[in-house]
Amino acid sequence: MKKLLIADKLHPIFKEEAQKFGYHVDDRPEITRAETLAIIHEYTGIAIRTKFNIDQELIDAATSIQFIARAGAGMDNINLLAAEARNIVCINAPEGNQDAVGEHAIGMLLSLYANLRKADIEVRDGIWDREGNRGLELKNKTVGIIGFGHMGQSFAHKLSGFEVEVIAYDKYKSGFSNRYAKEVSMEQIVKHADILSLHIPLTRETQQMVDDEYLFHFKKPIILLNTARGEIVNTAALLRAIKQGKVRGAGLDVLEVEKFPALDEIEWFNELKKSEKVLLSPHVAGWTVESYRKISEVLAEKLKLIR
Ligand SMILES: NC(=O)C1=CN([C@@H]2O[C@H](COP(=O)(O)OP(=O)(O)OC[C@H]3O[C@@H](n4cnc5c(N)ncnc54)[C@H](O)[C@@H]3O)[C@@H](O)[C@H]2O)C=CC1
Ligand SMILES: O=C(O)C(=O)COP(=O)(O)O
Repeated sequence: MKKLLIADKLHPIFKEEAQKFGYHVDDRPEITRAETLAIIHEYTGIAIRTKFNIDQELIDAATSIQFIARAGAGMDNINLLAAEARNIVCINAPEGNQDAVGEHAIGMLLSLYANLRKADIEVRDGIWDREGNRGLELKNKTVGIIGFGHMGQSFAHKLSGFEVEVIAYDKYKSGFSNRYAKEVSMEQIVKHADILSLHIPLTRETQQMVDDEYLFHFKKPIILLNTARGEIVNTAALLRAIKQGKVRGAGLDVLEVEKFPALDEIEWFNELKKSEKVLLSPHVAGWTVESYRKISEVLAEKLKLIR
């Protein structure tokens, strides 16, 4: 019997579709890693989001597994090399949350340009400071996108009504200029960007990529948007760049550490909280009412193909 373990919160449509393909499905969104480790040998496949890592130990224990289904985009919590060595098929569903991420990045950018967080707090506190909350317009600004995959392209597309110049750099892709973005070198991004938006995966190469040195070279004070992965940005370096005026503001949907109470103990987090120039959200850029269902639909379509 083909058995599928759903080890995270997925829309019920995924279970329904998998059953139609002949799977016996155990939907256990609350299951822990330790519990999964103990029973994973019974399963043909596992579906997960980012609750825990599918690491070498889990893959070794998964003696009957044929596929890993990632209900979302980022595969950094899966040991892809270990999976490949066992011929385990890995599928993901970035088409399900790319609209959500593109819109979230737009929302963060507009909020930062219009000082909305600060202005809202002030008005509630009885402060009517029009001059101190004078905003910036997106029109005629240059938006630099790093990584032109599903998320980068979605953001570029969503920007198309704002009369901005969109330039994009992708280290592993070329020939991708289109009506929404112009392909450029990293040097061009550094020279021209007013806004820098990260849409790359977390890899050994991109971990801590945005550090003091990276931020130093930008010619204009930038807005940094990170809806990719927290570990790509060195937050202490970002805070220093904000203090030096190299970074005008930052919209961070993801953080280097994403769990309370661990976050409260970290010095950079306490500084981040105090900064008026930073806008935070709890890793929800790709998590909307719509994407919740779309991700599962896309994943089920891909599951059908690997039957
Ligand atoms: N905050 C959230 O809720 C969400 C976050 N994400 C994050 O966004 C990331 C990107 O997702 P997708 O666009 O679907 O991935 P993708 O694989 O479609 O595109 C990523 C692009 O980045 C490029 N790239 C890789 N390393 C690079 C480097 N060092 N410099 C420049 N370009 C590089 C690749 O060539 C690729 O074209 C995911 O890995 C995930 O971590 C994705 C969805 C939701
Ligand atoms: O799709 C992604 O890469 C995401 O970051 C979404 O995260 P999640 O699956 O909701 O924990």
